Amino acid sequence: MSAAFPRPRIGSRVGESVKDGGVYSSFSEKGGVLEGRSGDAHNVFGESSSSSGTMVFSDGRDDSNQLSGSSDCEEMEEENKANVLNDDLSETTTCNSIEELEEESSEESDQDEAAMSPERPPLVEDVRGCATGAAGKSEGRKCTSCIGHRIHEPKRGSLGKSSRMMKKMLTHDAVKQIMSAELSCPVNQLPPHLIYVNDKPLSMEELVTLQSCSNPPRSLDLGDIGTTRCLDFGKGRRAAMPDISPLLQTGYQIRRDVSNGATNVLINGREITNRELWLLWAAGIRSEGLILLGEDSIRDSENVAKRIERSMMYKLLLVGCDQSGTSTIFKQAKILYNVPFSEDEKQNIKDMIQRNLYRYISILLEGREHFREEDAMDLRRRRADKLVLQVYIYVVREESDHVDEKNAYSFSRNLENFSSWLQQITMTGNLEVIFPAATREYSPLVEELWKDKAFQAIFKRRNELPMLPRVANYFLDRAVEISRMDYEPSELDILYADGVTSSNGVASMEFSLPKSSQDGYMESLDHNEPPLSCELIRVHANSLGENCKWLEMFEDSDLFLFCISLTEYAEYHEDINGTRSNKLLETKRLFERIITHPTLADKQFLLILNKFDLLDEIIYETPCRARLPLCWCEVQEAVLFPDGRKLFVVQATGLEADSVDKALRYGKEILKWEDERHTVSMNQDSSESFDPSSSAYTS
Ligand SMILES: Nc1nc2c(ncn2[C@@H]2O[C@H](COP(=O)(O)OP(=O)(O)OP(=O)(O)O)[C@@H](O)[C@H]2O)c(=O)[nH]1
Ligand SMILES: [Mg+2]
Repeated sequence: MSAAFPRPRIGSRVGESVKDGGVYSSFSEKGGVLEGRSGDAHNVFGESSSSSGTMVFSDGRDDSNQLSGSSDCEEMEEENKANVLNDDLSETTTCNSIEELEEESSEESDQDEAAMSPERPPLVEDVRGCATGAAGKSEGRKCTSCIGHRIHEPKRGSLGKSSRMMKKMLTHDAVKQIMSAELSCPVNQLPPHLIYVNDKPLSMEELVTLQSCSNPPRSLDLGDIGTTRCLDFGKGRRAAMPDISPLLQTGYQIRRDVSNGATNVLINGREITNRELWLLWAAGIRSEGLILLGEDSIRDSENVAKRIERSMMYKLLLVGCDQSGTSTIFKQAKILYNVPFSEDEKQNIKDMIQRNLYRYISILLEGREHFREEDAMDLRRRRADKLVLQVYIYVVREESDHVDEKNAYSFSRNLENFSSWLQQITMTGNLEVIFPAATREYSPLVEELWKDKAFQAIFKRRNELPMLPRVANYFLDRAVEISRMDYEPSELDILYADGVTSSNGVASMEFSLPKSSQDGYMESLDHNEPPLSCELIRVHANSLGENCKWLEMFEDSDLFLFCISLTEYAEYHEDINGTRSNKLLETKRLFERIITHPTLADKQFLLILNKFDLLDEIIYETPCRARLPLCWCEVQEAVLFPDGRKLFVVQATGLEADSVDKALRYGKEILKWEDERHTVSMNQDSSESFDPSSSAYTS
């Protein structure tokens, strides 16, 4: 018979072995793929003398010897073909003539059948009985010509399933008996030559071995096997069936591409899938385990370990506008997850802190000019008032007071020179050039300045200087210590320092996100889950170029963290034409450009609302409070994806470790959720998968 259906196979790991145990420990050394095939031979299995169990063939007759009934079979094949056409009329499908009779028991239908198959032999029994083979053993529903012949394979799934007609006409016990016989009689069993393990048809002995092993395949029913080369693992990934006992001597050598894996990691010659790689990783099988692979396996353990780590690493891209706090979050993550700062980084940060200290001092000195001017104006005003009042005695007293005030911001000649020099250097933008040499030379002067009464008077009014960053207080308080040559920045100093590196806007670090007691729902599901390996890349918005054209370079990122400073709500930016625009709205525009970037169409975004600690203060200070809800609405609008993607939002305070930890863990949940959606072996029903937007992180 010509094969009426494509060759189906079960993908199965008939025995792979990884000595290290873990998830692969039960695989046999031979490895294989178990498959069923509808062959094109017309052979039949006769009655067996000692069959036992549903899948055991005991007579072991050679296929080639079973061709005696070939002419009958040709007839049967013709019938089968006809019946395939009438398939939808059939409920039972093992023997077509019977089933048609059951379906259409009227004379009319018999005539039709006769027309379709005029030479069909008469039935031995009507539907109330069952066909009985030569040895007297029931074969279930069969016509005389089919007794002793194999069933029509595409209909194997109907074996043992009684029809409505049968149920109507026979007693329950009789139906049960016939169906049981139909299922168990040897002639109806799947012949071993139609079952393939690693491309090799099985012999009877091999099939018996397979069926009687400690963990036999759940089903060898061709109808269930499907038409794919191996079981579908979803989303285009395929993997072998994992539950066959090890060490079975069946089939040929396993083929490399049998699971459609693309990991470059082989186990017994089979390239494993990403999912399996993850399982290996999760089970703690790293390089050592993988060296134990078969002959073709990768031997370079270091490379394997690195490759696994790389392939399992999540890439997080952290983007934000000026002063949004991206570098603070980046450094906080480094400190949190014990990623050491290199000596170079430390030196850079030290230089930066010292340079910033001089910049802060310079801002204070500039403020001094302002304060002095204010004083002068005040003096002139008071003088004018005094002239009007013509009260001499007051004039004398006020003037003496003024002399005191005038001196309040006056420096010694030495400090005056230093002050002028520093302001000039800062104005010309040469501050970077003079470091680190400046530390050595000017450290004593900074100390002298700090101890000066006039400078302390300026320092007291520092809050009146909008140019002075908030963080300046932290460093100015320790100006003397910081300006010294032997100063070593503490972790907190590093965190508060402005900027990751001195110049470029890109920084990267690898870290693993460990489990913590604060972890949410997902962790509680899987206690054996390994830490998540991540690469965090911080990019300043300016580094993305015009229209974010460089964003494409980061398209392989798994999660985009977009950082917004909540203080931007009250901050304005002035362009070269003098046009003022709200910083939050500008950030929103950038955000929209990024989320609608074509290369990021299927990416997940986490919006980090940073500087949450300052929100209350800003709302209190900013006069046009009504704008806040408006801005929030605008942000909300921006976060709606037209394609139905979700935007995840988390609030954070970059300067607080717990807060950054929480934000990144929320990112982890999003990654896991996203991963889960792609994972086939797990529950595919998205309604059951955990949505991180409902987790405690967002509350
Ligand atoms: N109060 C407060 N200050 C923060 C927070 N996050 C960052 N800052 C401060 O805000 C300033 C800007 O933070 P950065 O991390 O340098 O911002 P950025 O994204 O690197 O921006 P650029 O420096 O312009 O590249 C720094 O002085 C930080 O110390 C926060 O959550 N709360
Ligand atoms: Mg910065």
